[in-house]
Amino acid sequence: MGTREEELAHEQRVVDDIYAVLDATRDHYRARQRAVAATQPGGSPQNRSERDAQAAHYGDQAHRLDNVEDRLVFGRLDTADADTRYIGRVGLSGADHEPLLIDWRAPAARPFYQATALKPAGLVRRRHLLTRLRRVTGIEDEVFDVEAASTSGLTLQGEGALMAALSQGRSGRMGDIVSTIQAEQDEIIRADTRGLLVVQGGPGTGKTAVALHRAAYLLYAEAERLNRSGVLIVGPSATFLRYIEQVLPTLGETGVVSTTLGDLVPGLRATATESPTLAAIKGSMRWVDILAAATRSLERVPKASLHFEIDGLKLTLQPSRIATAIERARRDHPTHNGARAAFVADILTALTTSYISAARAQGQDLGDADRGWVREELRTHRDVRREVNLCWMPYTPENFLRRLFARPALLEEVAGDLLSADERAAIAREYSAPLTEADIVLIDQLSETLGEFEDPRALRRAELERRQNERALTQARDTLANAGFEDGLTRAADLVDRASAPLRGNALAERAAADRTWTYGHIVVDEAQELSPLAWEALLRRCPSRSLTVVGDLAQRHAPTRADRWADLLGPAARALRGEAVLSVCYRTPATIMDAAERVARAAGHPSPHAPRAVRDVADALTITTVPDVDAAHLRTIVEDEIARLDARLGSGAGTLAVIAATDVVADIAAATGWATDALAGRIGLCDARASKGLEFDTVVLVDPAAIGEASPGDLYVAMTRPTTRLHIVTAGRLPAGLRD
Ligand SMILES: Nc1ncnc2c1ncn2[C@@H]1O[C@H](COP(=O)(O)OP(=O)(O)OP(=O)(O)O)[C@@H](O)[C@H]1O
Repeated sequence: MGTREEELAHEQRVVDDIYAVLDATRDHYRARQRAVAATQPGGSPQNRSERDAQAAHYGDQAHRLDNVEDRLVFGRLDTADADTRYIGRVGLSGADHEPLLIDWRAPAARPFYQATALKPAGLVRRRHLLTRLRRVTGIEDEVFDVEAASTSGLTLQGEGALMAALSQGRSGRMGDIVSTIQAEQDEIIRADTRGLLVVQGGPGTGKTAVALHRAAYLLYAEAERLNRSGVLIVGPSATFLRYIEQVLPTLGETGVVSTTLGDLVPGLRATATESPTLAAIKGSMRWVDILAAATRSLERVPKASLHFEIDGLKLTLQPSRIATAIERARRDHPTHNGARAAFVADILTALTTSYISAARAQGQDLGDADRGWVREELRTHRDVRREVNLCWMPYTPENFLRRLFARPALLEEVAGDLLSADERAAIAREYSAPLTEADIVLIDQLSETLGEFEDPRALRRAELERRQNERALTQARDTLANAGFEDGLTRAADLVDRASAPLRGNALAERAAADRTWTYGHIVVDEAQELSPLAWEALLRRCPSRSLTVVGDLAQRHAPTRADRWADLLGPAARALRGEAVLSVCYRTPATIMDAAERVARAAGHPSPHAPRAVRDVADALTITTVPDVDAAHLRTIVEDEIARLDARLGSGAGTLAVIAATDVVADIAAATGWATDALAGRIGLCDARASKGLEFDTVVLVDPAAIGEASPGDLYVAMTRPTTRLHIVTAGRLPAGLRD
């Protein structure tokens, strides 16, 4: 081994070579993109759209490589048999196809994350390469020597690189951890995908990071399956999704749909919140039956015969004939709206027959040849339409749910024996009330029995579009087979996917996100402790393969009732549960703050199931300030003081601070101080504990924690564990138990 300078110079040469290959590969894609775009594929719009699809595909590939530019190479492994491998964000090969850089997800990269002194996995050395732009700025070596290995204490991989990453200021956007993934995290990232895996981890143990890296890993390891079906990531809030949106692209992956439960149904959005009690009532599995019954209530057999007078003819429709039509329509079509056309057709057949025999009885000469116009006349007749609607009312799922909640008598009729009077009273509200997350999940469930409702013209348009798409697909396939563009770097399927989808961003993700009935190959759920049984049902519908990674923390649950076991929280998804893993180390929160949060949680009777061990502590991590009044003036002074500390530690303008307060005072504080109520909007953000879920900040100013804890011990635990460096508690004297001394 040479001197440090020599080693650095050597690694710089290797890294330069790898970047040269990255550049060349990217140039190759761009050249292909230009070549395709310059071809003249005949005049038809379809040909043009295929050409554009191919060009866009090459553009995507090049863009994918743009995204991995930063810290492209971060590791090196030296094996006992004198082999050397470099580990990085993507796999790259030299001119003779020899591997230059191994994708972090490849099996050959695994020892980088798993090797320990006791189990070196064939390695003699693991090296972390620290880089800035394209320069190697440092190296950190772990030399494996089984003789000297000790079994005691916490072992961290690449401790120097890890600690350097953890002590950096926060930008309000999560970064990837690909160069410092720890062994217990790696186990989960690469775990088997069959069934549902729950990952329980205290605050800051890397659950979100692990979930995202697992998504990237699966897109690589099960590319064939997942590139066609996609991966869905479910997070707690739109702010959280913004917080994590950069992680997968920096790992070279974009084909992932991320959503909150409030955005699960395309075209609708939850804008209101409600109490955990009400959310729990609305999230019960009882709604599966209630909504099925409610849907059936829209299909009514009249008590007496229906009489029509049309063109001077008296027509009658017996209740039994209507009942038969309802039965037949139900039998052949799974949803109410979907079955309506069949019901109407059947009724029109019955009425047409009745019309023709009434006309004949009057001596008119009508036969089978006349059935067409008679039917059409009946279809458009006002009285017929009215009666048909009364028997089979079409509704959008949203409007029907609104109606159900705005009409106590209707709710009692369909749910009287499944919901108590108190529960029904709690649900009742105005028709136009804004929707909550639980409402969206109910609408999603209702869509299953009620079905999509579209007017016939829209349906005809959709059918036309479908046929056109099908034609485009076939042509794309043929063109591909004949064109010379297909090579080892392009998969036909990708191009076909592109050709059949709206051509912007990642085709598959866009198509999936717009389709309520899309089924995904894998689903990742973050903050999973918050989901209701009905929400699990909605996710299971989207994942027939039952391949799910579910991460969360029982101790961070918003609902004030304690939950001790994941199996109790997963509702219908518990049946798919195949394994539980635990993350035990907190990377975010300093030990002093973590201890205080645990004390408060224990005192409230909500201890965490596996209190994590914090890997770091910092001086002066926790301050409690008592003020006569928690008013804007005091808060401003404290925040200014904390911002000055951040400037001193990280440099002017760097780092982030959140003011976290009880939900009902956030608006007042915002009005008095002018702070943005978006936790990620700028350097200072103001939010309640729930909105801070999953996020982290350098500094947190926590306002009146007792008030937060009284409403929800889980929320207070969340709020206390957000900072990476400092927690400043502000109180007018009242403190939650566990903090008083
Ligand atoms: N192996 C690692 N290397 C570097 N940083 C890490 C590692 N694991 C976690 N971190 C960092 O620790 C912080 C906490 O991670 P993350 O947000 O994923 O934790 P979490 O368990 O989801 O937290 P919470 O439940 O409190 O929201 C993040 O800044 C993350 O980047």
